[in-house]
Amino acid sequence: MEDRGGRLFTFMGEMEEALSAIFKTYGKFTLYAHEEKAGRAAHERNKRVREWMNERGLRFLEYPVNEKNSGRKSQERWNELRQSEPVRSPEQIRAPEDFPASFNMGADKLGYFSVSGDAIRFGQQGGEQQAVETLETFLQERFQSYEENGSNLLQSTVSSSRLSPYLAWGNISFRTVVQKTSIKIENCDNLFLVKQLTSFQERLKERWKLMEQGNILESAHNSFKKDDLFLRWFNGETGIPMIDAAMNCLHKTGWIPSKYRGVLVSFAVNTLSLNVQMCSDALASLFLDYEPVIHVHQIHKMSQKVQDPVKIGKKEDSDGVFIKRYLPSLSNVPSKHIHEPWHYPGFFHLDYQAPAVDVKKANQAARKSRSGTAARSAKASDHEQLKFDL
Ligand SMILES: Cc1cc2nc3c(=O)[nH]c(=O)nc-3n(C[C@H](O)[C@H](O)[C@H](O)COP(=O)(O)OP(=O)(O)OC[C@H]3O[C@@H](n4cnc5c(N)ncnc54)[C@H](O)[C@@H]3O)c2cc1C
Repeated sequence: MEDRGGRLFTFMGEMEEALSAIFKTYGKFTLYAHEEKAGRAAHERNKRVREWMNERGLRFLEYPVNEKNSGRKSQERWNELRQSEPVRSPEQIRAPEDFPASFNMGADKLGYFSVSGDAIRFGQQGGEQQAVETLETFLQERFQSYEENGSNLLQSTVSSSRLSPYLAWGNISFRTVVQKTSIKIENCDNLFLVKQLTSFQERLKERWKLMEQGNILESAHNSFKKDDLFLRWFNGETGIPMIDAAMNCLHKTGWIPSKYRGVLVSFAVNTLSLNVQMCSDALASLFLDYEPVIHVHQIHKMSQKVQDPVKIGKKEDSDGVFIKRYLPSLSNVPSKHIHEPWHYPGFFHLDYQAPAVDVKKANQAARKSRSGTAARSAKASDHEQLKFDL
C-alpha cells in the first residue's frame, strides 16, 4: 500500500468514536466495509454504526461476502468464484495528509492491546507470507495423503492444509485458495492426487456454503457457573486420556483435526452433561481458527452425537503416541492400558487423576435421554465416579 501512496491508520476504541473523529476532520464521508458475520457482539456493533451513519446522512456500503440473493444458482456462483479474475489492485492510492489526532500511524500500537486468556505458545504464526507459504507447501506436496491422514491425530498436522486460521483472520483470501486449488486440479493427471485435491476442495465448498447461510448468532451471553467438572474438561484433567490429551493439544497449539473437536464437544455435552453454550465459548477461546458461523454450526451438529472417546482413542491412537506426547505423566504406561490407565496395576503411582465419569454409563444415560426414554441425571456425579472399578 505504501508503495502506491497509501497509509495505514489504526484506532483503538469504539467504532462511533473513530467515526466521530473522521467526521470532525474530513466532514462528509462514505464508509466501505465487507459484510461481517462474526457473532452477536459484531452484529450489534454494526447495527449501531448503521444508525450512527444514517443519523448524519452518511453512506455505509457493506459489500456482501456472498451472492446468495443474486438470483443465480449455487453451482453457478461457486463456478464463478473458482474462475473469476480477482479485482486488480489500484496503481495509486490517494491518502490524506492530515489525520485525526486520536489515530495511530501503522499497526505497531495494536501490539499493546491487552487480551485475556493464556497465549497459545506453539500455534501457527500469523501473517500473509505465512498464509501464502502454507498454501504453497500444501499444494506442492502436503496434500498427497490428505484423505488417508484426515483423522490421524499426528499425521494430519502436516497433511491437512492448516489454512483455517489464515482464512479466519483474513491473512489469505478464500478466492485465492479456491482458485489455486482449481488450477492444480486442472493440471494434474494423476487420478489419486486429483482425488485428494477434490476432497480438499469439497471442504472449501462446505465452508463457502456455511458462510453463505448468513449470520448465525450465538444465543444471548449468559454467565454459566464454571463448576469443577467443567474445569476438569477445560483444563484436560478428566482422567480420560483421549480427552485430556486433545485438550492439552488445543491449549498448546490452538488446532486439532475436526473429528476430535467433535469428540471434545460430544464428551462435554453428552457424557459430562455440561452446558453446550459454555463449552462452545470455551472452545472458541482456544481455537486459533475460530470462525463463528462454522463453529456454531459444528457445535450444534456434534453435540447431537454421543461418542465414546476411549473407543475412538483405541482405534485412532492405538499405541497412544498422541496421548503420550500431550500427557507426559502417562509416558511409561504400556499401550495396552494407555486408553484406560485406571486398569493399569501401577495407576496409583502415576501423577494422573481417576476418571471423572464412567463413560459407558454416562453415555448410555445420554442416549436414553436423547431418545426420550428416560430422564438423565443432571450431572455426572461423584457417586458414578466412586462406582468405578479401580
Ligand atoms: C466442534 C467443531 C468446531 C469447529 N470450529 C471451527 C472454527 O471455529 N473455524 C474453522 O475454520 N473450522 C472449524 N471447524 C471445522 C474444522 O475442524 C476446521 O476447519 C479444520 O480442522 C481446519 O483445519 P484445516 O485448515 O487443515 O482443514 P482442511 O481439511 O484442510 O480444510 C480446508 C478448509 O476448509 C474449511 N473446512 C474444513 N472442514 C470444515 C467443516 N467441517 N465445515 C466448514 N468448513 C470446513 C476450513 O476453512 C479449512 O481451513 C470445527 C469443527 C468442529 C467439529
